[in-house]
Order: sequence, then structure tokens, then C-alpha cells
Amino acid sequence: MIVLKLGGSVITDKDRPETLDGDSLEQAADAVANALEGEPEDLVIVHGGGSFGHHNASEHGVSTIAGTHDAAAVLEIHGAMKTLNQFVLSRLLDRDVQAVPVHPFSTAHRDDSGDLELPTGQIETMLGEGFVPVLHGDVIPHTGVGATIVSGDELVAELAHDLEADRIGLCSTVPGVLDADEAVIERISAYEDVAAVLGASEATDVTGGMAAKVQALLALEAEASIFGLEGLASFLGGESPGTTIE
Ligand SMILES: Nc1ncnc2c1ncn2[C@@H]1O[C@H](COP(=O)(O)OP(=O)(O)OP(=O)(O)O)[C@@H](O)[C@H]1O
Ligand SMILES: C=C(C)CCOP(=O)(O)O
Repeated sequence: MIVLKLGGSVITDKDRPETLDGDSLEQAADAVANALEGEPEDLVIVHGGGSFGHHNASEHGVSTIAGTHDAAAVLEIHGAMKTLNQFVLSRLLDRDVQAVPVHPFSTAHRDDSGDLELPTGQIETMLGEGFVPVLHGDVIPHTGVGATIVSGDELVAELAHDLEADRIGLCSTVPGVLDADEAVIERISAYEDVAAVLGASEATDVTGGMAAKVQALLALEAEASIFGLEGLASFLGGESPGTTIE
């Protein structure tokens, strides 16, 4: 079983609020549809926000730890992410991928320590019935602080652990984790080895960019890959493009 994240920075134009990168989303949808044509494996897709969600969250001062009790703010952030989710679903459906939505706001929460709780029975049932669940970064209820953001990366880590994923892939806007000379680092096994070159996202991003991604993936038992759109087909074909996090 594969857990794949389509980064918001890939499928949207992260510099322009609520703007899709239509060509990239089509390319990603093509790669997923092609991969499912042969011997289909169970696949769970998670997508990030890019220019949907991050701007809204930032305007309302909401992050993964700073919450809001304002229902209008929650609906604005959640609404932006549902709009993007609908775009992703429709591109996949156009290619006969049996994609269905899972909205974390309605299923997940954080406890008073900030730990993510994500029931997976619904997702496992979808997989068993031949659907491709498509989750997304979202705003979720958070004990004591109202509602906070959950990143697609956190959802990937949680799903990979709970569903015992064999393969984990993060498709982002960079060809992998880059070193100080902008070369792709092949393998990362300890955060300290790369901390100096890891930064936040260049665009508005309330969830921590590359540093948070690497940290979340290092905590997993299975290996994970971070790669660009050009590596997506090969990842889905069983290869390990970009950077491997072990
Ligand atoms: N060492 C690094 N190597 C590669 N990218 C880095 C590095 N340090 C910081 N970054 C930034 O991290 C970004 C990728 O993280 P980002 O969170 O924007 O990606 P995403 O998951 O595709 O998007 P989203 O969070 O919207 O879903 C890159 O575009 C780059 O700006
Ligand atoms: C900002 C929101 C609502 C989603 C964040 O998800 P990410 O783009 O995966 O970090």
C-alpha cells in the first residue's frame, strides 16, 4: 500500500492566492491514472494547500499550534481546502481513478498535547472497496485552543504508521532535499546531518516547509521519498527518486 502526498506547491501557484497550477495537476493525475492501470496497489492520496488554505490560515493567525474559536475563520480555511480537494478529485475522476474525498475537519482532532488523532476505519473500508481516498491538509478541532491546522505531511506520517504503508512518497516543487550547493541529497537518516540546510517554504506556509517534512518522515519505520513532479511516475512504478528518508 502506498501513501502519496501531492504537495500544494506542485498543484497550485503558491504565490497567487487560490490559483491552481492546472498543468502540473494534470500531469500528476496522469501519473496516478497510469500507475493504477497495470496492477493496481492500494493508494491513499493526501494533498497540501499551496495557495489554498495557507493564506487564509495566516490571515486569521492560525497555525499547527495557534488556534481559533472563530467558526467563520474555520469555515474559510476549510472551504478553501475543500475547493482545492474538489479540483484534485475531478482531475482524477476524469481519468477513471475512483477517487473519493476524506475531509480531516470532520474526522480528525488534536488532543490537549497537540497530538493528532485520525481514525482510519473509514479509509480502510474505502480501500477495501476499491476507492482511492483523497485527504488534504485542513483545520481540525484542537482541545483547549479551538481549531488548528493539520498539514498534509502530518496526515501522511499518521496514515503511513497506522495503515502500515509499504511506500511513502512526497511529491513537492523541488527534486528532493537540496544541500547548500542545491544538489539533491540522496539519503537522510538523521535530522542533525541536514538541519543546517533545511528551511521553511519560500511562499506563505503555516506548516513548516521542508524542515517539518523531514522531521515527520524520519519518525516513520518505512522509508519515504521526497521528489519533484518529474519523479512521480517512477515513484509510483516502484523506484526511489529524489531523496530517501530512512
Ligand atoms: N534544503 C531544502 N531543500 C529543498 N527545499 C527546501 C529546503 N529548505 C527549504 N525548502 C523549501 O521547502 C519547499 C517545499 O516545502 P513546501 O511545504 O512548500 O512543499 P509542499 O509540501 O509541496 O507544499 P504544501 O506545504 O503547500 O503542501 C521548497 O519549495 C523550498 O522553498
Ligand atoms: C493550511 C492548510 C489548511 C493546509 C496545510 O497543509 P500543507 O500544505 O500540507 O502544509
